[in-house]
Amino acid sequence: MELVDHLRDERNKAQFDVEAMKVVWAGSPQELQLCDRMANLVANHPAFEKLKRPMLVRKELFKNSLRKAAYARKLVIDLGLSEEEAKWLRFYIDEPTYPDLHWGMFIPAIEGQGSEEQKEKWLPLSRNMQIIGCYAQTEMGHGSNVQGLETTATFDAQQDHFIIHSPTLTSTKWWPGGLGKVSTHAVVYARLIVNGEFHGVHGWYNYYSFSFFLYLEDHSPLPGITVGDVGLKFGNGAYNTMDNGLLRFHHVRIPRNQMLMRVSQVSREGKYMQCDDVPRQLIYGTMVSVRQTIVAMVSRTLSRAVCIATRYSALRRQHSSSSLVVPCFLMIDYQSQQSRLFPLLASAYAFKFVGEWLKWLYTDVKQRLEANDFSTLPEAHASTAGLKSLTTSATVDGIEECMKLCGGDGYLVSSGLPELFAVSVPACTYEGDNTVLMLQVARFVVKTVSEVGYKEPLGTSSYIRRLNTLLHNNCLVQTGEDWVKGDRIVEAFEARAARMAVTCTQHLAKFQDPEQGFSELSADLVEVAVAHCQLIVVSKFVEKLAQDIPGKGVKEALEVLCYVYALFLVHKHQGDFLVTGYLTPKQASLANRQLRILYSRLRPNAIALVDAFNHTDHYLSSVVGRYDGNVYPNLYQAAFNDPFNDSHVPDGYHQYIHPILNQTLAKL
Ligand SMILES: CCCCCCCCCCCCCCCCCC(=O)SCCNC(=O)CCNC(=O)[C@H](O)C(C)(C)COP(=O)(O)OP(=O)(O)OC[C@H]1O[C@@H](n2cnc3c(N)ncnc32)[C@H](O)[C@@H]1OP(=O)(O)O
Ligand SMILES: Cc1cc2nc3c(=O)[nH]c(=O)nc-3n(C[C@H](O)[C@H](O)[C@H](O)COP(=O)(O)OP(=O)(O)OC[C@H]3O[C@@H](n4cnc5c(N)ncnc54)[C@H](O)[C@@H]3O)c2cc1C
Repeated sequence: MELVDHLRDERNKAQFDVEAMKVVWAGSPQELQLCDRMANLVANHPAFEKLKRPMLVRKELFKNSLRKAAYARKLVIDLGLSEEEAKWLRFYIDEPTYPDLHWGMFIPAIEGQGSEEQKEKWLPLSRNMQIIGCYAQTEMGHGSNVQGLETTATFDAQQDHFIIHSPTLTSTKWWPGGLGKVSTHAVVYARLIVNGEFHGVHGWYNYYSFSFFLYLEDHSPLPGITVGDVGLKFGNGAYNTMDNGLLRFHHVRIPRNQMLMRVSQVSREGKYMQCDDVPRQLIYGTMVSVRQTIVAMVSRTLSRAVCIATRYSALRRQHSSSSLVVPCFLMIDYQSQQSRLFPLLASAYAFKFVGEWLKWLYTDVKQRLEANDFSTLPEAHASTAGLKSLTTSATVDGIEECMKLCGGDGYLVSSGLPELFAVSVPACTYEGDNTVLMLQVARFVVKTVSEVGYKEPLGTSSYIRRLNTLLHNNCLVQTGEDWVKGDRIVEAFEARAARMAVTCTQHLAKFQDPEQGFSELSADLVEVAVAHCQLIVVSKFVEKLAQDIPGKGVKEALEVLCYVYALFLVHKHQGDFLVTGYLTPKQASLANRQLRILYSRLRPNAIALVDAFNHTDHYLSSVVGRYDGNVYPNLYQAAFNDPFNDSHVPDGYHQYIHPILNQTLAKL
């Protein structure tokens, strides 16, 4: 049977080479080929079917996710996949499970905080999955406040042991993924006590269960350990494939050499030693690594929602304003639909490019850390924290908007959007609450401003070197066209960020107690941080455009996206630009007018731009976002695929409907 492409006319409108854009989106021809291979491997393997997921109850759902993870592991071994290929395989399976934490946090924690000897011993076991680990930092009473963790690790010099203990209910480890049912091991964060003295929070390598001996029938925890799952989470399928766990210790003894010893050590004699030149912040290093990974991945999540909403918008017709009867307008042709959808499409590309840059920054920092050069750690911390916060918040809001952009059908699970929202929304909380992370960025920015004159601002804060110019020179835009120039846009974002940072720094200086000032001004400080992070995203997009980008029309299409992203932000935050005095109301309105022109330039490319994400229908798992656009028959069929439609007589019908119809309610 011939396949009909219902979006063919839209595809024919494209003004650029879609195949070349696919390479830009993927990062390189090799990355494109790799992702394509892994996506199709998953899409064509029946083990990775996922449409029934939202219908499963938790226990079935969890078993199903274990089965998928086991198949994935088998494929990795059978096909001899590299770690990079295995990572993409897991990504396209599209189901949060214990390997995410094992590969994403447990192994990086040992790599970053273990001594050479510890790494030699534990990394091969972990990489071969002879042990499975998780990252147990958060406690019931302490998530953002890591310094407040209560679990203790007390050194017993006589037996050369540490005694791990949960002294209170609130010290229960709470939330770690993979902990509840699967992990055999955990990196546990605890307060170190040596000779009665506290030494802050340290990472511990502590096995607490025998479960890695798979032939044992008894999957019981070690004596002194209570472990379980925290319970059902938001969204039926979604994150419930993960066993987020709870864990309590009752004076559990572990050998001294299971403390991760790169940052500090305890000797056999009970002497505590901070390792020379290694800053304490390194114990937070795993979080820097995962925040970077989240930013690298988040654009794909947003691109998925945008792809669904764009395709459906380019198919569905509604009435025009002149005729309420004849449905003639495609939804995508409404200006109001474009003004909600196109900034999200532009954001997906913007986040992709900033993610690439952050990956580069992190790789550089990692190499420096290995060589004991810690000079760029603050910049890496601020950038990973801020961009994780900015991009995940925008993505989660974006998915919700995409749901609404599809009207009622967006709300159907078969649209793929509700589950995507439910699985993504915890990203605003895990790996650092987004507001708390923005406050970290604000600290970094304010500190940089305060140090002007005796310390040179570097990297993402180097604009602060030109503070004088940015504070005193106002915007030069006179026409709408003036707004579509990369350097002009970057300067506008620099001026806004610098002016907001200086104002806040001046207000802070009025407080005698800086911490009290920081607390009272925290809402403003978050806005300072947002301005700084938006500047990073915009400037990395503009830098990308300065590169050689092959392919007919590709660069031009990206330019439109870049300006849409930037001018949408100027419009959304025009209060900041006006209050700081950088823009006049006239310039702000020129930006908005130019934005509308850019939407009309983007319009013919919209479908091609989402095709360039190269998402398979399996990955999208959306009836309304199908590649062929054949929505309505499939939407109809999907309704009948729901087991609820197996019978016309649902359970309870005879019991509760008949009495009403027959007016025999009194018998109930
Ligand atoms: C939308 C869809 C997205 C989908 C994407 C999918 C991607 C898949 C990815 C893989 C799967 C991952 C699954 C998720 C797993 C979640 C795991 C967790 O949540 S694990 C649990 C995650 N938990 C959290 O994230 C907890 C959040 N809380 C925290 O991180 C900290 O407690 C704090 C930073 C807020 C405060 O720290 P505290 O020490 O009390 O206070 P101070 O403020 O006084 O800072 C002191 C100094 O330290 C400095 N510094 C700070 N941090 C760092 C750093 N990382 N480094 C370096 N430096 C750092 C700081 O700058 C300052 O320097 P200076 O000024 O003195 O020079
Ligand atoms: C799905 C999921 C997976 C997770 N996986 C793991 C894991 O694998 N390992 C692990 O260790 N943890 C994990 N966590 C825990 C996660 O890291 C914490 O939930 C997160 O750090 C936030 O801490 P909290 O929940 O205690 O929130 P809280 O810190 O209690 O925050 C609650 C509210 O208070 C505000 N707030 C808190 N502190 C401040 C402040 N200083 N200034 C201003 N406002 C503040 C926040 O903005 C937020 O609005 C996971 C959580 C989730 C939801």
